[in-house]
Amino acid sequence: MAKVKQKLLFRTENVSGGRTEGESGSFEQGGSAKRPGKVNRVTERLQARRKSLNDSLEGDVRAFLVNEAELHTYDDLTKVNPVTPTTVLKCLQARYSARVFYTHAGCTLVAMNPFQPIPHLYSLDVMREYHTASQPQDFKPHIFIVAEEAYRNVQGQVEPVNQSLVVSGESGAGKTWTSRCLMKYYATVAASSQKCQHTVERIERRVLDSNPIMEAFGNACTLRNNNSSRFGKYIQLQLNSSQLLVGASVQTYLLEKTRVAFQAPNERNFHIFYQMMKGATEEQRQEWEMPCDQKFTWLPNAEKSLEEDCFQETVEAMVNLGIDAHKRAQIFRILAGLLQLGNVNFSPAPESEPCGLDQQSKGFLGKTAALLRVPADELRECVSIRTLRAGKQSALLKPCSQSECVVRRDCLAKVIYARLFDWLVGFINSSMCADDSKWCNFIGLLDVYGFECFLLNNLEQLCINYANEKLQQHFVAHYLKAQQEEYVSEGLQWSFVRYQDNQRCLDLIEGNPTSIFSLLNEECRLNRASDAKQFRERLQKELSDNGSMSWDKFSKQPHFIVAHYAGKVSYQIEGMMEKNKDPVPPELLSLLQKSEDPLLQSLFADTETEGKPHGHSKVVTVVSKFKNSLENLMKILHSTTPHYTRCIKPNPDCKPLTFQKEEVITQLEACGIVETIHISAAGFPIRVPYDNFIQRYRLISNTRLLAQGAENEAQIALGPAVQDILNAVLRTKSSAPNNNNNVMVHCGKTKVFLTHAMLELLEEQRYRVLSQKAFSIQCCWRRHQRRQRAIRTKCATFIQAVVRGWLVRREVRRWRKAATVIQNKWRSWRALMDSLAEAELDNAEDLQEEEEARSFLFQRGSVPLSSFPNPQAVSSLPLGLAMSFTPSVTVTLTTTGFHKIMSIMATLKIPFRNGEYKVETNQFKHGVASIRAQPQGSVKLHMQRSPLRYADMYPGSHTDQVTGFNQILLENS
Ligand SMILES: Nc1ncnc2c1ncn2[C@@H]1O[C@H](COP(=O)(O)OP(=O)(O)OP(=O)(O)O)[C@@H](O)[C@H]1O
Repeated sequence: MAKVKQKLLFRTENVSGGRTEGESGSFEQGGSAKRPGKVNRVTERLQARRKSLNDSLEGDVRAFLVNEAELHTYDDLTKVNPVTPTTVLKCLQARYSARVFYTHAGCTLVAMNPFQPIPHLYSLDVMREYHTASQPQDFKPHIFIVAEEAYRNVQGQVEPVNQSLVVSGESGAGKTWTSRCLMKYYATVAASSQKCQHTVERIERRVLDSNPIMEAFGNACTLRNNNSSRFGKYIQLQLNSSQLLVGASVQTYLLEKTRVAFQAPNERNFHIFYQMMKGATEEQRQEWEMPCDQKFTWLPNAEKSLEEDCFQETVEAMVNLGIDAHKRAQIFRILAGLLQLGNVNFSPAPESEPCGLDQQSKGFLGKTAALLRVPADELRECVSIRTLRAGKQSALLKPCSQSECVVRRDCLAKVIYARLFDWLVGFINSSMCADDSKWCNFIGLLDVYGFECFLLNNLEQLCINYANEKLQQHFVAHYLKAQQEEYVSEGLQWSFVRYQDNQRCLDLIEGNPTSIFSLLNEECRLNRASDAKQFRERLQKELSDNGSMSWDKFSKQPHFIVAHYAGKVSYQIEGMMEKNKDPVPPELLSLLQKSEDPLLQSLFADTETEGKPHGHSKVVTVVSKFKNSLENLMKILHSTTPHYTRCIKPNPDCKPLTFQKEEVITQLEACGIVETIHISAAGFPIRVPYDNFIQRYRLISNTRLLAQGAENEAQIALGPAVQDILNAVLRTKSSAPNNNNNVMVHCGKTKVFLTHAMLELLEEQRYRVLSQKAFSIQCCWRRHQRRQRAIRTKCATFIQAVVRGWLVRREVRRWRKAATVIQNKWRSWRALMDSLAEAELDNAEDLQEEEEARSFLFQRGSVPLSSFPNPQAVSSLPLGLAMSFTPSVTVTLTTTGFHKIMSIMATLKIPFRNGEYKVETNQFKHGVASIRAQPQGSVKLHMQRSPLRYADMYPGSHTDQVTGFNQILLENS
């Protein structure tokens, strides 16, 4: 802790004198002016002390830098010791040389621009790795850590739940690149699960497709960056309650529309014009009056070829976003019209006459009119003649001077382009913005133009730098000022860090009642010809008290200099008031409203064209509009959890992997990185109110919440509970060596102040306890499930056994019943038959003797063999038959019962040929050995019916036994 304090003291002394201090910066020096008599001695003592501190610090710096090989291993600059601009710079340089481009600087991420694509640094696999890691902070610093942290904050519903990712840095530092990476990250990780893939995929695609369109229409090649964003944007990624990306919206700020009609030397117009020029098909060229060899004044440096000149990609993105072919044709036709308009030149004319046009310009004007679908003569008139109205009197026409014509021409182009850009943004929003009911949280990405300082700076630069000042103030307020103020109010012992407070600069630009903006607005509302010199004097008179304003005594141009947080910038006053008014001649507006192009017409449909005399309150100037939109943005930022990423441009020439120390140190100082590291290293960046702390971490020590009473009582009640939790965590930590727990946590009056390390410990412990509890729950649940399953199985087996038993018993019962019935029937039938047979056999002799019975029972007769029935007929005889033999017929029988006899008879075949007969059989196995018959005369078949009706009704048990006496007798006739 002593060392940290020492470092802080050093910084207190080293902040450059030209900058304002943070309010609390005087805390350290509070007693210095107590007794004037002793001032000298005190000052001497102080100086001596400072000198010795500086000497020892230089020694520390040297000692730190000796270990050069290790410098690149510092992932977090808060671990650098001592923290000085030199040590920080050396670490960043070492890391850059080792191709490591991201470094933590406490609460901020420093992103160095490699100016060349780094393979696999942003691949899908890397995204997934960071997303699925349990502790992404343990991974190498990366923009994905910031993205993941914000995403997890939303998931964990940590207040404030909505997040803002602020990407800042100067032009070309890599802000747009970083924003693109963040959008890709969220489009990947916040993608839907399989089941609703279709609906959400559409949004992810659209969010990503909005980039090429916005960049084509809003980016341009400047001296500092080939793909410089010429507008600011805040993208809100809308997440539903499951943290899936369900929509997005874009808010844009201050498009640099002057670029359409004016491009600084060696700069270019917006990319889209070059894309059209280079990527149009022959057919499109004809339609747009854009032959290959055509030169356009507003397309300078067209020969420079950039990877951004990719028309096809823009068109594809437009298609994906739902801009149909018809609309695209309208858009490109309007843009082509603007290019033609840029080639129109006016020649001077006498005061009472409108400016002339040479032959070429007439042609260009005609083409412009045709492409914009407005009458050519009206267009010419609008651009070169002004309509003056005084009240309700009839209009007076006044020809414009040559320069006025140029201004009106440029104004026409600017207003059309700006409205077209806004229309595109509106279209993009409508195609990807989710219904309010569908999303509940958002992650905002802010990509604003970087700080700008050119040789000539005007209103655009003033607005851009003002926006950067606002963001810097938000950063300072959030990370430096508010923290230190809170430390005081919570009663922490704290050595204060000086920081650069830019409030004075902001007061100068936007303050009330007098500031640059207020004076500019006043000038515009006076509705008089603006005079730069007069305005400069006014500024000097009103604002010279403000230390952030100065003038260059040797400059002849009316100007003023503002000392911004990132450096001094000189602004020229000439043209500033006109730009602030941004007037559009009403004739031009009404001309555009009459256009036959439906898109162009709709762009101006709801614009007031009648030149009303401007009352004081009516004029809405550029700066007041910009200030309002910026204030709204700041409100959003203040209501969200911010995450800052500072992009650093390592060299001004955009050379790959080139590190220029001076360039980097200026940027580090400008954005207050060193101060941020100090506060992050020494302070407690995480501050959690007691009850939130207990709610989240009470499970670590099984703390029970007491009933809450008044705030103070609650605090008193919560204090020991918080202490219990911290003790529980620190006890587990104290087993590890080198712990210095006392500097990791501090209990304030209402909040617990934590370092990131302590938060990690708490979260780790919470995670461990949660895992244990989850494990116990799982065990119980599994045991319960196992038991339930066993019970179910047992029950099912029992039921199955019972049912099967019952079924079998039922079946057996049926069988038994049936068997009994059959047995009974069979037995009674057998008994009946036996009795009948017995009775019959007993009476057989008597029957033979009885004459009447004989005539009844014996039937004799002869049947001609030719009419011998077929085997089926034989088999239908009621009783078994025995074959007798005659001299001419041999029949051998081995009878085996009734059925055998029947089958023998059935197999007999007696073919009849020419009155002869032959008896044959092939059924040896049925006992018929042979049947032979001589074909002599006719054979008579004598049938004798047995007198016994029952005695041979069933086959005997012996094979040779034939019971009964039915016979067939064959004999010669
Ligand atoms: N991480 C990176 N990896 C590779 N190249 C990068 C990276 N970041 C930036 N660049 C390169 O640097 C160039 C400038 O970056 P970018 O356009 O994002 O800057 P910017 O800060 O948005 O500038 P401006 O404020 O002018 O819009 C890019 O065109 C790209 O080529």
